[in-house]
Parts: sequence; C-alpha cells; structure tokens
Amino acid sequence: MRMMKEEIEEQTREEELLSFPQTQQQSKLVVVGYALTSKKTKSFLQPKLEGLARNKGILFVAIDQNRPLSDQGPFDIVLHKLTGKEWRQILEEYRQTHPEVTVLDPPYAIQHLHNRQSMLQCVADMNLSNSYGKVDVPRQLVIERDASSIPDVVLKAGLTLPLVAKPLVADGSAKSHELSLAYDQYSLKKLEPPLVLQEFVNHGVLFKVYIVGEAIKVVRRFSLPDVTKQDLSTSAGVFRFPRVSCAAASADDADLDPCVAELPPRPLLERLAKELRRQLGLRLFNLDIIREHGTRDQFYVIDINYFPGYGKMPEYEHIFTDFLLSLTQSRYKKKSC
Ligand SMILES: Nc1ncnc2c1ncn2[C@@H]1O[C@H](COP(=O)(O)OP(=O)(O)OP(=O)(O)O)[C@@H](O)[C@H]1O
Ligand SMILES: O=P(O)(O)O[C@H]1[C@H](O)[C@@H](O)[C@H](OP(=O)(O)O)[C@@H](OP(=O)(O)O)[C@H]1O
Ligand SMILES: [Mg+2]
Ligand SMILES: [Mg+2]
Repeated sequence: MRMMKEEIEEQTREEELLSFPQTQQQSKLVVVGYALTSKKTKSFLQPKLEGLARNKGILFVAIDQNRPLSDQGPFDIVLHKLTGKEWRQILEEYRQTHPEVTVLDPPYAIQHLHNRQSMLQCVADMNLSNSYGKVDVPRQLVIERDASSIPDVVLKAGLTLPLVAKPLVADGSAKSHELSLAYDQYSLKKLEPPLVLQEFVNHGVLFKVYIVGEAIKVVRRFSLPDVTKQDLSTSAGVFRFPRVSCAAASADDADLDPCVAELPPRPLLERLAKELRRQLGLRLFNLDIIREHGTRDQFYVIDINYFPGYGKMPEYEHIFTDFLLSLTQSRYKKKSC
C-alpha cells in the first residue's frame, strides 16, 4: 500500500533520530525548523554544519510552507529568511501561539532592515564615539519620486559628489542590489527613485562584521576603488557597479597598506554590535563598515543585512551550533527559575 506523505516524513524523522549518537537520543534533541530559499539552504546548510549539529544533538528540519506551521515540528527554534506579507503574518501568529519556540528573528524587527533609511537610523542615533573611534553613517537623503528634482535637492542638501545610489527597498531581490555611482549632478536625473543617495566615502577595503547572538567575526572584503579629485573632475555620468563586496573572495590575504587593512578596534565593534542587537531586536545579521581614508578611527556603517551569507563566515559551523544550543539552555534556565 502507498504511504501517505506525512507517514513518509514521520518515518524519515524517526530514521534521522535513530542515526543520532546514543547520548543525544537520551538527552533532549534541539529541533530547528528552517524556512529558507533553496539558494540560502545550499549556502547555509552545508554538510559540515549538519554533521557538527548532529554531533551536538541539533536536528535541522525543512519547514513545508504549504502546511500549517503548528502541525509541523514540534520545533525548539525556527530559522527563516523568506519575504512576503503572508509569510510574515504566519510567523507572527505562530510566535503568539507558540511562545515556547524561539523564532529567529521576529519578522517585525527584520522589517527595519528592508528600508535603507530605517536600517541605518539607529546607527545614526547612537552617536557612538569613544577612545577607540567614532561610528557614523554617510550623509544621505531619500528620493521618493521625481528624478528631475534630484540635482536641486542634492544641491540644497549640500551632499558632496560622488554619490552612491541605492534602491530604497532592500528586500533581497536582485533589483534591490542594483547600485550605481554618480559622478556629476546632472546625471542624477537618470536615476530611478525610490532611492537613497549616499555620499561615497573613500576607504580602500571593506570590513564585514558577522553577528550571531553574542559572537562577532570580522572579515576584509574587496570594495570599490577610491575616487580621487582628479577622477571627479574628469568623469561624468552614472555607472552601475556589480556586487563587489558580496563575492566570496576575501581580502584578508591581500597585500594592503597596513593602515587600511587594520581591523576596526574590537571594543568598538563589540559596543556597536551590542547596541544594534538591543535596538534592532535581532540576533542574526551582518554589517558593512568602512574606515574613512586617511583617518585612523573614523568609521561609517553603510549596510546591514539580515541572515547574511554565514557560509562565508570563518568557523560559522561552530559559532552557529553553539549559539543554537545557548538559546535552548537559556530557555531551560528561565523555566527552572
Ligand atoms: N557610502 C559608500 N561609500 C563607499 N563605498 C560604498 C558606499 N556604499 C556602498 N559602497 C560599496 O558598495 C557595496 C555595496 O553597497 P551595499 O553594501 O550598501 O549594497 P548591498 O546590495 O546591500 O550589499 P550586500 O550584498 O552586502 O547586501 C559596498 O559593499 C561597498 O563596496
Ligand atoms: O540577497 P539578500 O537577502 O540581501 O542577502 C544577501 C546579503 O545582503 C549579503 O550581505 C550576503 O552576503 P555577505 O554574507 O557577503 O554579506 C548574501 O549572501 P549570499 O551571497 O551567501 O547569499 C545574501 O545573504
Ligand atoms: Mg553590503
Ligand atoms: Mg545589503
């Protein structure tokens, strides 16, 4: 007789459980449901991560979006990066009806990062400045509509060219990553609002700061070349540029000027990460930060991404599995209190 889909799933789950080390079968298994795109699943859920997780008693289970969430699991943790209003509502409702499950992260908090203005607002409001350095966001303005008004608006706001034009919405779509660099005021009319116009800051190399709960990992990435005064006086137009710093190629071993390559001070990043975690209410994100060329301690945050490409973060397997375990342990502690 043919087996029902649910029966097959149940059997697979039982088989998976049986293949877990004996000790883990006796102690409680941490079940992590995940709802990710197939691209994300491939880059995140690599065999090494699954293997290590298995040894630590963590089981990753794919969420079926066509079935009610409550009928699946039961999960201890839900990991997700999917867009759309419907999915957001499903998750919010699930959070309300299943307070015992940790949803990473709350959809309403992630929404903050879907707009390039609101994403940087808390960095701007933080005014972070201490003996280790100063963290700002580049001067920027939002253009909602009417491209013909941009040259005037930019002039009035006193923004300095060149400007990076970024789609206002950062929802993970290919379009939201289509950025351009504008060298002269009049070409700004060619841009397509809604967008954010951000002053370009010379920096040499970009630092990606990955955050997983309390853990922080920093890597260097190649970025756009600096723009000299001469470049500015001899170039005109608006140029689309590719996703330079997203490529897996790391600039950690590149032959860079030591002043450029020096990582931002750890205590400064710790403070920044702590504040952002608290203010954004997120535990899984990364940020792009640059050091202004010619300075030692002037930094700018230019981008924050929810659930970034952790597969590119060194040692992510250990960091991520430890983080998942720490979540269930702190819940257990809270319960026994
Ligand atoms: N204000 C700026 N000054 C200098 N370079 C910038 C600035 N803004 C962006 N860049 C460069 O453009 C790249 C892409 O910008 P940004 O990170 O904002 O876009 P994104 O599409 O959100 O990227 P990601 O793939 O990280 O999500 C940066 O990594 C950096 O190399
Ligand atoms: O397409 P969206 O949903 O925006 O997400 C991207 C992030 O914005 C990027 O930051 C990720 O790359 P990095 O991990 O190099 O930042 C990138 O990682 P990926 O290239 O491994 O997918 C994506 O997660
Ligand atoms: Mg970026
Ligand atoms: Mg981004």
